[in-house]
Amino acid sequence: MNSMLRSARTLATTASRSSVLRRGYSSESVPDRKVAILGAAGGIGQPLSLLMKLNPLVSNLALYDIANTPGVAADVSHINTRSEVTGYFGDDQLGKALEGADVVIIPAGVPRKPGMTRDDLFNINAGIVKGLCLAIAKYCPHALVNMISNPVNSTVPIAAEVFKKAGTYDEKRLFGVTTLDVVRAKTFYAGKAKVPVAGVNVPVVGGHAGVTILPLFSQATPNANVSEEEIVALTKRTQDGGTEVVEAKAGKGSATLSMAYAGALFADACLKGLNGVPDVVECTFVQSNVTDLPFFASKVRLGKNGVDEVLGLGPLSDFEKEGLEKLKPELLSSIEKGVNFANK
Ligand SMILES: NC(=O)C1=CN([C@@H]2O[C@H](COP(=O)(O)OP(=O)(O)OC[C@H]3O[C@@H](n4cnc5c(N)ncnc54)[C@H](O)[C@@H]3O)[C@@H](O)[C@H]2O)C=CC1
Ligand SMILES: O=C([O-])CC(=O)C(=O)O
Repeated sequence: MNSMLRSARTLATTASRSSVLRRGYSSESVPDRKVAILGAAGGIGQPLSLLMKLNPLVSNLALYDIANTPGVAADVSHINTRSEVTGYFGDDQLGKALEGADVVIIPAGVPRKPGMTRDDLFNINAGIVKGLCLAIAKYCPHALVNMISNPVNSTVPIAAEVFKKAGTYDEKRLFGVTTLDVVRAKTFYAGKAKVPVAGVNVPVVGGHAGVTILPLFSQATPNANVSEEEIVALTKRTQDGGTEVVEAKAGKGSATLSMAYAGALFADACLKGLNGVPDVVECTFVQSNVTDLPFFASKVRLGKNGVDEVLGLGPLSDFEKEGLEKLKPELLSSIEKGVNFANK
């Protein structure tokens, strides 16, 4: 009898919890989480703000930019989902935007125009990222930082150095967002392999620029009959995915909508990890021992403190082994450029 009562009570609690969840309100099983987006009024920032407003794991959404955030925040705040939205605007309000943040997403900075490499953005974006990371070290030193601003291969090392100097660096909490490379690899592979894209998985390792982006199609699932020639073409298309969009936009910026989608996926994975959901694995650019490079993107298991485990590369094809050796000098030099900038 007692056990029946207990199971009835459990069922009732589960039912009421799931109806609470359906309504999108906070509950015991969904802790309060603050997410701050820096650069929230930009091409990525706006759709990313929308997608994070739709995420039921977020209770407080702080939208920060140096311009136009009041309008974006007012607009997004009318959506009837769980999170409270606040807009912050200009240097004076950056501290308030960051205070108490669990996850900080950074899409602040200039995008490419046709003919430019991501590294051409370094001179402007390095300074922007450095300033924002100084503020993160001061106002929310324990937040997980999702770095979107390019060149990611350098901005992540810049952030690490800023945090080290401030005495707040925790390598488990700093991530370069490379999810868009995975999103592209999945889409392009599904198209070639003629399999439903929803079930496709492709790890993408290395970094986030040109040849440093190394999709591992030999590990793609489901396994499909894709020729060597097609793998070479798929690899090149994934590496040049950003440039494909930059050229199509013809001077009006780079990927924003697909990046917002990818950024929202990665932030959601970080929140799930923080909340203790098991087996959350995403590719991301982190401090790493997987190769001899100090930072490297590979599969990472996310947990309650950020990085739980940096996973190895798995077996590589000869073509991928060659790609790995080829990317190392460029990736190392971008990492060093970031480190030197932060320390000068
Ligand atoms: N990691 C990735 O896969 C990708 C990265 N990106 C990068 O994301 C960055 C942003 O791209 P978009 O949104 O298209 O550019 P955008 O120019 O449309 O927006 C950037 C926003 O940053 C803001 N901003 C500038 N300085 C700031 C500061 N100090 N604090 C806060 N906000 C500041 C601007 O006011 C603007 O609203 C670029 O560096 C781009 O290369 C773009 C696509 C993919
Ligand atoms: O290509 C760019 O400049 C933006 C970016 O990082 C991407 O779309 O992957």
